[in-house]
Amino acid sequence: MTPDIRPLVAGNWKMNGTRASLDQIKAMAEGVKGSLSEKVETLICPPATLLYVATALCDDSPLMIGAQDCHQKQSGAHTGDISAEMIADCFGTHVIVGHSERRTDHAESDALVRAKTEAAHAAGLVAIVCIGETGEERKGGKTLDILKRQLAESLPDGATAENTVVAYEPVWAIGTGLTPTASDVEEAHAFMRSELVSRFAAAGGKMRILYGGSVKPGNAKELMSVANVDGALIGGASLKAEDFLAIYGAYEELTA
Ligand SMILES: O=C[C@H](O)COP(=O)(O)O
Repeated sequence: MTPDIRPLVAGNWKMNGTRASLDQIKAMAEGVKGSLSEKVETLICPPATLLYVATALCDDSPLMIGAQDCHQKQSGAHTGDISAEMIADCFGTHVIVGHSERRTDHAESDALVRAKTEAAHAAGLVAIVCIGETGEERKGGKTLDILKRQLAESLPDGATAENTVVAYEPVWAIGTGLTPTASDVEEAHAFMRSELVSRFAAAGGKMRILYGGSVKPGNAKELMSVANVDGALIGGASLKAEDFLAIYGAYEELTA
């Protein structure tokens, strides 16, 4: 955690979830009401098909709803894509950009991620910009070089602590049950913090840096207590309200 930064516990449902899954969102929306909600923000990013209904379900809850991707343009002939403006129109507040699955499946470059981040900002959304090294890059000792490049090239100059969240997701830790050691996470997050401060000055000191990659109820407290880890981006464990709320609940003691 970083003193004075309100952590964000975010779930990314990826290509999972149908109308039947809305019960989970309802349970999460109820579960995050209470005293902890003043200290910790919560967000679920369901597939785009559920966005509008999900925001309606969270009307009287602090649980926020976001999307998993947006196009870099505001509108036009881009079959199958959705724009940041459309997400805002559905009352979404955040959008994930540059997830490693999009970088791999759709060959998204840092320059494209940066353009999507700018589109998110223009629509008034908070962009959650994902970065992280592959297993090969880690073995080759290139982790910090990759993070430096992705941060420099994926974040636009207009990034602020209010409109941008960075999510560090080591690609090899996603969906594998593997996680870096707490000291590896600490080193990566300290490095990202210093890069953000050197580019964005005070705003870089306040920007949230989430950790993502096999976060579960059992390891959340240890990972979230590492310096400069300002929350989590959770995949598999965010699909069930019970697990998501258990990870959120890990903050009970950490923020006491
Ligand atoms: O966006 C979320 C991440 O890719 C982490 O996924 P995971 O928690 O299933 O490893």
